[in-house]
Amino acid sequence: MKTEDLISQIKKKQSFLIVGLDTDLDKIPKHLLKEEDPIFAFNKAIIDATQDLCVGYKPNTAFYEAYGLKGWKALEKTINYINETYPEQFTIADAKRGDIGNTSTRYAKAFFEDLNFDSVTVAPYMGKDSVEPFLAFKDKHTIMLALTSNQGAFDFQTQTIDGQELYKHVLETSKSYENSDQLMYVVGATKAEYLTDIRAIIPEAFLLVPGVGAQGGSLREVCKYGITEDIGLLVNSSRGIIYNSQGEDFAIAARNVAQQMQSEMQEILVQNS
Ligand SMILES: O=c1ccn([C@@H]2O[C@H](COP(=O)(O)O)[C@@H](O)[C@H]2O)c(=O)[nH]1
Repeated sequence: MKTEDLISQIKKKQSFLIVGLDTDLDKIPKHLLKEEDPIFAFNKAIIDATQDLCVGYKPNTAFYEAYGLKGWKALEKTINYINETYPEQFTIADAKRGDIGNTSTRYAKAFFEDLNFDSVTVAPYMGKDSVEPFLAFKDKHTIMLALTSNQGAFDFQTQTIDGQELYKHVLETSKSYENSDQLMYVVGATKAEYLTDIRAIIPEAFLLVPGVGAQGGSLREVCKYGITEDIGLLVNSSRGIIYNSQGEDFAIAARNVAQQMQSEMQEILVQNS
């Protein structure tokens, strides 16, 4: 998907919500366990119930890999369902990959060609030659971890090297990568106060922002410091949306929370227009 198509979706739906599909068999409603593929049955119901309120879906691959072959099959069915039924949705494989170049190319092929995701999350730690193989894929997006939402982000990411925090080195350096216009960055909603500094380095790049909902980050604070003329934000919520009921009404319950988030986003977009 081209960035301009993503921006027009955001404007049309008045939403920059990404629904996280972190599907856990211990957390989904029990009545679904009798389905042939409970993971896909759950995802399909959540997608159908929320697709008009969000601009994308982010399955975290850990939740699928944990179930081996049947988990990977459910991931494949989920991405195929989204691409066939709601092709306007931006899809993110939250896989946090990155390796020597030769291996990164295989990861990129797996997510961009075989599964046909629009984007994949990538760890920056191995540097330029581990990230550029992802950027070689046209109209696909590589989402680099910059400043993550967890407490451990302070272990390395905010440490100062040559007078600058490591996450700032990541942002600055990545701008020189080939096809860097296809880069987006992960910044945790729990680190909203850092967004002014982040926007000084990457004023226009899209940010994937996890950490609202279950992790306690504030949508308003993220927007206050991070929003751009083209919005520039994709705010993800996973558990906060998908696990609101253990009953037959689980998809309606997910829709209700997604609707609240979309309404709040619409208010923010109107205020910023
Ligand atoms: O810094 C990061 C990077 C990725 N994540 C992932 O996003 C979702 C958040 O789930 P919630 O249930 O909304 O907390 C999950 O897949 C994480 O692995 C993140 O939280 N922070």
